[in-house]
Amino acid sequence: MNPPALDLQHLSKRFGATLAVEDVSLSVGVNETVALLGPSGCGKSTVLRCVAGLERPDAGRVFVGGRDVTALPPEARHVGLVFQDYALFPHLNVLGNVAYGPRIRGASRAEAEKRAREALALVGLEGLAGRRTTELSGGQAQRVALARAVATGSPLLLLDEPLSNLDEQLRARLRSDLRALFARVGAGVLLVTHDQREALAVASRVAVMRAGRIVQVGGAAAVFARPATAWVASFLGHTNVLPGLNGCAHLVPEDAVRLGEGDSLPVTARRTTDTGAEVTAQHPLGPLTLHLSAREAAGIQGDTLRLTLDLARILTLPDDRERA
Ligand SMILES: Nc1ncnc2c1ncn2[C@@H]1O[C@H](COP(=O)(O)OP(=O)(O)OP(=O)(O)O)[C@@H](O)[C@H]1O
Repeated sequence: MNPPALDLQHLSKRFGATLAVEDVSLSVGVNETVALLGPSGCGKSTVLRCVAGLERPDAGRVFVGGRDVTALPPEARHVGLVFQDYALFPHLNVLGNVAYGPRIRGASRAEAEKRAREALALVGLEGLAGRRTTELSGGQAQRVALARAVATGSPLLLLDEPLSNLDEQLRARLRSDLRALFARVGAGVLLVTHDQREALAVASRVAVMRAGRIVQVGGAAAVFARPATAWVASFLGHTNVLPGLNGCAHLVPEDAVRLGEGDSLPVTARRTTDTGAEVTAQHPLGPLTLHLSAREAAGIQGDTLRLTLDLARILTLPDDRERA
């Protein structure tokens, strides 16, 4: 069996008093995309920088394609990097930027340019090979940066918030492009993001990080549907995570709510949104915030809302939200 594209074992990294990464173990299979997902400052970038060799871990080992690279400098690790600011070389055209990686790894000019053209075709930019990088749109520059990483032929690609500088429409489009692209390149991909939608759209597995530690790993859809704790549920964007008894919380997923039947509950807040209304109703379990379509919102009479909960769909989770 092939070794995984990446195998991280018990990685830790401290900056002075800050324990940025604490005992992180994670693997990325060949041809697999894994998202490292967590709030700002939780240590995601530090993990990526340790994998790339830009940061030296205090403890732990990094294997790329089965090779122990922990003590190697970045250029000897053979990983493809795409960072937030794409850092394209302004003095080279698009082809030159993409051919740069193979060139410094010893490929002849002709060979490097051939690989660069293949990588540009993969991201759908073969027509822009002669463009100056200063003449690209944000989305095009992002794809050139990806092509540059792909052209290195690395078994592992590392992406740090690759879509963060783009507007929402473009991000939405590139998310689905990225998933298709990663399926074609045949490399393992580790993607760092704080955006839940990006992780769910692009990755097959996600690792959720909090304060330096991985708190849950699993299939993207499974982690969203069955968060391990109340903090993970809230972080993933679940609206109704209600405090319960004995250190537990109740996660009420949207599909557990049935409108128009059951008891009439008092509506305590109501706000118009671009898609309809956000309404809070006082349920015996706690305040439930619901996103209603314009039609559903119009059906509310007076200050009450009839709803019933499908109790079988409610999850009871340990409530770890107050912990620092
Ligand atoms: N070079 C450094 N020197 C000192 N502290 C650092 C350094 N790099 C990171 N840190 C600290 O380590 C912690 C983790 O930072 P890191 O950049 O890995 O987080 P992140 O999850 O990637 O955040 P973001 O999403 O905001 O980029 C933070 O508390 C940060 O302030």
